[in-house]
Amino acid sequence: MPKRKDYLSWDEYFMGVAVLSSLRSKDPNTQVGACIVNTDHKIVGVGYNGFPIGVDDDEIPWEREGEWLETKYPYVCHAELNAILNAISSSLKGCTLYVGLFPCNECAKAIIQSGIKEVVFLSDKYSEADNTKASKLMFDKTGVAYRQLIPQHGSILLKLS
Ligand SMILES: Nc1ccn([C@H]2C[C@H](O)[C@@H](COP(=O)(O)O)O2)c(=O)n1
Ligand SMILES: [Zn+2]
Repeated sequence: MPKRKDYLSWDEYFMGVAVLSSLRSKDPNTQVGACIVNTDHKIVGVGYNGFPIGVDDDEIPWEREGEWLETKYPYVCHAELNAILNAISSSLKGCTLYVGLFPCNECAKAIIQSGIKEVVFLSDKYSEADNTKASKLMFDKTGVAYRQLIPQHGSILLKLS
């Protein structure tokens, strides 16, 4: 029998894991997932955007606007940072990060400091924001490569039963 031709590429597989992880997010507006992969194509960390452990999801609002302290922004831990903090490996040197949305400047700093060498993203919907511009400047200066994934498969069906 000939082998399957329609199998997922590595890029789609790891981005698929990032997108699946994003489904755990309770953010009503933007759900982001991230997946860190080492040079042996092994997943070493995953994460999604959510409040820190112990911060009650039901007490903090998911608002985008209003008094800063009453929005989600000061509290939410981004997918990339969670993936780094959740990593099973003590070193992320040379790893690739797959993420649904281009990293903000705070996550960019953590990505650089952890030794991740490549960022593969799906959406760059905040490309005009200063924090995205700062991320790109830092990645350019530190040699962290970044590229947008244009998937071959627009959707992946997961049958759970
Ligand atoms: N690269 C990113 C960018 C954003 N996030 C999180 C932070 C928020 O929970 C949400 C963005 O919310 P919005 O301003 O679009 O309502 O996504 C992230 O995890 N990683
Ligand atoms: Zn971030």
